[in-house]
Amino acid sequence: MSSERAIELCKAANGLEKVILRDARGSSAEVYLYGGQVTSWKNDHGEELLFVSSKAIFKPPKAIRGGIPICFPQFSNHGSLEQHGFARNRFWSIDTDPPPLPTNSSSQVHIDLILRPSEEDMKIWPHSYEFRLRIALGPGGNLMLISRVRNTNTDGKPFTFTFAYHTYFSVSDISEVRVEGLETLDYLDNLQNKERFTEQGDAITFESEVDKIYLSTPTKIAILDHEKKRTFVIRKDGLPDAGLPIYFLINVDAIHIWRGGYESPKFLKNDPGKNKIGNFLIGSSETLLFFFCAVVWNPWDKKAKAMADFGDDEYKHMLCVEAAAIEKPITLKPGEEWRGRQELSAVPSSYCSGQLDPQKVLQCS
Ligand SMILES: O=P(O)(O)OC[C@H]1O[C@@H](O)[C@H](O)[C@@H](O)[C@@H]1O
Repeated sequence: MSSERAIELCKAANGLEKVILRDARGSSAEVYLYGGQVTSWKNDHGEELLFVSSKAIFKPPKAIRGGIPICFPQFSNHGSLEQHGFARNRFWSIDTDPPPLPTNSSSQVHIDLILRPSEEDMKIWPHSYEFRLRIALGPGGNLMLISRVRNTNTDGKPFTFTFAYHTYFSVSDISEVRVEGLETLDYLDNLQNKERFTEQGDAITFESEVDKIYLSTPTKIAILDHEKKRTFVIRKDGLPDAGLPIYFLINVDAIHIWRGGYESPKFLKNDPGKNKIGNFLIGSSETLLFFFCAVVWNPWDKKAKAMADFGDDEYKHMLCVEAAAIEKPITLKPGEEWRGRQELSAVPSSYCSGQLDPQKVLQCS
């Protein structure tokens, strides 16, 4: 846990505990131990950046509708477990002595949580694991979530899971919003039996229900809210520094070696005959994979009305864009660890189309 003054543990609705993080410049975040769920992220003007429904039920076993639910070990109904897995309705603990992270996050205001399976959980998902979640407020009020999932099975068995940071962004008016970074990509449409399509046209805009899993997505995605003159930038990747995989691509006349992953797996798939791709890791028992998927969800009017914990018109003021690992589930052998990081920034500016670097966005304002 970083600086005591910046972190407050308090009781919230129904006796649930929540942690409030505050950084020196005034931005803040709130995290419920129930679900390990971020329910608030405010900028230094005190403006709320995440959506939480006015009808959200802060009472187990219901998951909290809004903020950033953690979907683990199953995304949606992609498996036999309950929808979105069980991590979002379990009680997480504060991890007072987490293994160090290879990032310079000790200077940030952060809290570490941990989830281990209960005996009951083992009956529905018979695997032993440690799920460590760091929630940090970075420079400029960026919100970072770092997940580390470790297989602690003692029976030698691997396990496989899917995952998502199910982030609900607060937007002024969904019809004024567009998403950049996903155009021309393939997606699975949950509204059409997960059939695969290719996105056409420019940036993505909204005029009806949407529930899509975009594949092979870039590490940066932007949500542009014209009315609020705000751009959210979602950055999703593994962790920098140690633990990064080194990829190598061997083709007929060269061996290309680089560190840190690749942004266009499509390119690598293009030429399966000629090119071989592989990776090896620095740090023997750690596995690091990237989030290849991004889910975009808005229930629109009909589904909104059907949800008891969601206001009829609230779909106008939210959009879920979810960094996720779905299409290629993650398999860990005992002792292996998967890490996935999501960093959110909110930039108070009009947005220069096509420039997904938050620094560049700042320069455009
Ligand atoms: O109501 P839930 O379980 O929180 O799920 C909300 C939505 O979450 C999205 O991630 C899914 O793609 C949708 O299919 C689902 O409806």
